[in-house]
Amino acid sequence: MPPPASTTPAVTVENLTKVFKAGLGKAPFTAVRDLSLTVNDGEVYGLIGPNGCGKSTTMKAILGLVTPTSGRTTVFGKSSTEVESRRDVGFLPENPYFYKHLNGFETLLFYGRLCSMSGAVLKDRAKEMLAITGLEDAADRRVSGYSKGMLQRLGLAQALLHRPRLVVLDEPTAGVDPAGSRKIRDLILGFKEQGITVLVTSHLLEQMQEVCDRIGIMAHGQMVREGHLDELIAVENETELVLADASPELLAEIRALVESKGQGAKVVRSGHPRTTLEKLFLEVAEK
Ligand SMILES: Nc1ncnc2c1ncn2[C@@H]1O[C@H](COP(=O)(O)OP(=O)(O)OP(=O)(O)O)[C@@H](O)[C@H]1O
Repeated sequence: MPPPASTTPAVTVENLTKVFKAGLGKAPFTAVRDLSLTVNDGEVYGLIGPNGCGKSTTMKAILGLVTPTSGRTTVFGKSSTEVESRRDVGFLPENPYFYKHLNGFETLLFYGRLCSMSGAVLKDRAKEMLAITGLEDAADRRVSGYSKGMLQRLGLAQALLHRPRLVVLDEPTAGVDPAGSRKIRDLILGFKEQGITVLVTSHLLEQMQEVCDRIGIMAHGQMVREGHLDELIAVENETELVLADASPELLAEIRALVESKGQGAKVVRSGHPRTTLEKLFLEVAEK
């Protein structure tokens, strides 16, 4: 059971604007324009949008890595300008960099020390995170030999090491194959179970659909749609009825019933629901 959620939002972004200065003679570039959003404690919030729409810049502002041109951001009620606001935050950047000569275990010890962890507590936690992320067997191997999926999972282990209440994940499954992506998806769902708030971006929309409670869609630096996933993707005037083992006779009867008593309702389509290419890939690959 996750711990009870706090009423203080995990993240607030209030009227954030970020203008990057360009080189001499070039016009400044507005990467984020008057953006506002709230991530509630305990939820998984997905930020999606085309390349260059300002997702990473927004995340960096929340983490205090980018100074807003105007507006403000907070983490658990503290301004992102305060170092203290980052104490309970873990971050997986878009392309995490690790020292190639260290092995997985040493990498986590290195990051743990940066978070003021030490001794047996750090060692035990590093081992625990390697186990949770499925890297136990690779703990002694140099990071230079890790696959893309393993590196992303090591990045997640690093982000979670100091038991943060919020994790910010910038494209955690970028370049990872479907099976590896699924592992990462399951890890994110596990974080949510523990009551950890997750702010995540990804271009893999199907996966976002599987993990996110709420979604914000950005375009050209602005929020263009935001809401609970179920509400955003529900087709309001359609109702789905999925039958197993229905005979052709039963289907004909249902059609006839809709035609005679439907009062304007009609069957829009009927046929076999399709699986997704991802599910098919995993089924076949796992076999
Ligand atoms: N330090 C910077 N200086 C100048 N321009 C920048 C800087 N950082 C980002 N930008 C520009 O701001 C815009 C938004 O970039 P950002 O990385 O936030 O987009 P994104 O939505 O995360 O994109 P992607 O999906 O490709 O990761 C882009 O046009 C980018 O080139």
